[in-house]
Amino acid sequence: MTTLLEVDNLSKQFRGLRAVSNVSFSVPEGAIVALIGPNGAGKTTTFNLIAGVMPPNEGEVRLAGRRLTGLRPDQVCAAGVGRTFQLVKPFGDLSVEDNVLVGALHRRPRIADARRHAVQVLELLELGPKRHQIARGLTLPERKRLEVARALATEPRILLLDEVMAGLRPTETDRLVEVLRDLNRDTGMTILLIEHVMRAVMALSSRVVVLDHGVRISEGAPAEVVADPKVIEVYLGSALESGEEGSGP
Ligand SMILES: Nc1ncnc2c1ncn2[C@@H]1O[C@H](COP(=O)(O)OP(=O)(O)OP(=O)(O)O)[C@@H](O)[C@H]1O
Repeated sequence: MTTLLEVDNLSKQFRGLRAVSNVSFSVPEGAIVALIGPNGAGKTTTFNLIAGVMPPNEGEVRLAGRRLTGLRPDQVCAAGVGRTFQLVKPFGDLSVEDNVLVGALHRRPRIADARRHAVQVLELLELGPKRHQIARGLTLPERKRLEVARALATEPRILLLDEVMAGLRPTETDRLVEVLRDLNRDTGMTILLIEHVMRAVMALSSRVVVLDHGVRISEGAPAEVVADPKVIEVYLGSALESGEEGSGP
């Protein structure tokens, strides 16, 4: 498989705190890779470094060999990186369709063309019947899917998903897992996801990267990673004891 995204020796410090410390990993084209680890491990900071929200102190990110580091967020998006945010923040007063249209206009300046594309993306995310509703009236699972739709409408080469399963019930999680799996299988979309819900991580990803205190402590197939004593100690142990999923919110 060809490598699409390369995270190469990335570091970020906030004053004295090393939030991300010499982290490297890659995402093959067409794969679904999960980034997991306890709260404060540096996962969202890694996403922000990839997306150009802030510059790293060291290292660089490449997409299909092209250096993204140093580009602004809109330039990173134009280069083919679509992302969702941990806190879902649609334009509440706009319709579901217009929210997705904002993303679609990024690459399709003609409004009729962008709208057609937005409707297609809404169908993929099973939001077609809701397209004329005002976004703030959606349920949480629908808002999560709207976030994915907005990112997808920018026609990225890779989709970065930040905790899209958080707050969902197990059946809702399973539904979104299916939607994402279909998206990956039917369109070949490459996905990098931050996720605490291990049931989703195990069902979706072909590779898992584990961070703790900004350091990559493990990487491998999902079954290997969940059996890794280091991962059990810092992250999964508490979840196994309490019967919860990971040590996240
Ligand atoms: N802008 C910032 N300024 C200062 N410190 C920050 C900033 N962003 C993150 N941090 C700190 O960096 C560390 C890593 O945070 P980050 O949000 O990347 O972790 P995370 O793995 O995404 O955690 P969670 O699972 O809770 O979302 C934390 O200690 C956090 O407090």
